[in-house]
Amino acid sequence: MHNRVNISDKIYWVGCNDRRTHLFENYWPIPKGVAYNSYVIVDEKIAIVDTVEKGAMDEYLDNIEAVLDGRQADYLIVNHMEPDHSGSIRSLTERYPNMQIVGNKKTFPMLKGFYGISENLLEVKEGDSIDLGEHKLNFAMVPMLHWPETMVTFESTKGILFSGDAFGAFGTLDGSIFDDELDLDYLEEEISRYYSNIVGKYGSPTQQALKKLGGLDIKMICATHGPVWRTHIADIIAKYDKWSKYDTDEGVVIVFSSMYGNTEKMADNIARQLVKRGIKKIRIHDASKTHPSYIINDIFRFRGVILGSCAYNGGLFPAMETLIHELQNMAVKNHVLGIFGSKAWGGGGVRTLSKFAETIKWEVVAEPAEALCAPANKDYNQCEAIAESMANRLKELYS
Ligand SMILES: Cc1cc2nc3c(=O)[nH]c(=O)nc-3n(C[C@H](O)[C@H](O)[C@H](O)COP(=O)(O)O)c2cc1C
Repeated sequence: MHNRVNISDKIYWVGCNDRRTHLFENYWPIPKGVAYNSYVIVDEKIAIVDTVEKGAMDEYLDNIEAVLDGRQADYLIVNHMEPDHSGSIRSLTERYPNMQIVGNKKTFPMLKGFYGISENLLEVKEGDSIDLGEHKLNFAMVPMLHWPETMVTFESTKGILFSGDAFGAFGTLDGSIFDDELDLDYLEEEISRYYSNIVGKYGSPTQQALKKLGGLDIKMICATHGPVWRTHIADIIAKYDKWSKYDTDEGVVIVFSSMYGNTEKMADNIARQLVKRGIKKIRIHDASKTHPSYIINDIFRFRGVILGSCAYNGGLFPAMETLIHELQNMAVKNHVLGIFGSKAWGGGGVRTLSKFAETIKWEVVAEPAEALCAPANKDYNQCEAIAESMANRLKELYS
């Protein structure tokens, strides 16, 4: 018999797990996969909330059929138009031709643009609601969380928030659906990596959305990825609040780009000096080896950042260039920075990192350390000075 997954008496999870895709959005590695969550509310009227990526569509349509049991869907609520959630809309409209598509005024141009759909639309505005019978759906706009058309749907009789991508996570649902059924420690990094990389640029819209949702009595959060939150709701909301305020912990992320090991030696030296000064949480990443999404995730976690690059064709090494480009694009805020590197003639690495510091407006704790070829004693002394200033600054900020 087909698995029907209840999340409440008459509300079902009809999502799919994707363990095949290597790169989410063709960029972010997802070693633990990802789930596309969609939900069906079976009442006098039937509403489907969001859909799934088109690669998962066959399984998805079967899941819906199993729940609908021959009935037709009346509404499709489109909280978010990104194709990993809107990819099955056209197939649903073909299967349920009378179904009305519920969205806001920014939803429908995208619906037409992506899928050529412009009929059977029902526009909702902030505060509008739809009665399904027993259940009542209320709509709130949360623009730029993380697209312009994003909205959330609150089912007010059960206190269920259908939150779109907000509170989502990478990682498949391996038999479990609810947060208290699964190993949250195993998923922890995938939850924060999802926030930092997908939502992270939109700290201020996230803050506004949290304020707006603050008054609701939320008993369950059904996001479009990751677990259904019912036990750790306060926890995940507190995390979103912290992350979207760029509030970080005491610790230092050292990222280096090095071809022949000179810059890397400086990274190790700085780390040792930090430890000697009582900094325990240190993460060293080689920008060539570790995908930026993991590095950015650590940068969202820790206040201190120390970046080092060899000089490369008059500028930065490409892997470091990519990282700082992403940090600038996301406008990550509120860090203290150290800079180091190595050159063999006119340099370029340290110089570009210093420009980056000005653009992103992070506080630089000390003069950069820049070795000419292999680091000499004076360069290690400067590495020590960076570590000393960084440790002092962190102690000041966290004492
Ligand atoms: C392809 C290539 C391009 C380089 N471009 C520059 C440059 O523009 N300016 C400079 O001072 N050194 C340049 N260098 C020299 C390296 O930056 C220098 O050897 C440095 O010590 C390498 O550090 P690493 O051992 O951490 O890789 C270049 C080296 C290579 C291999």
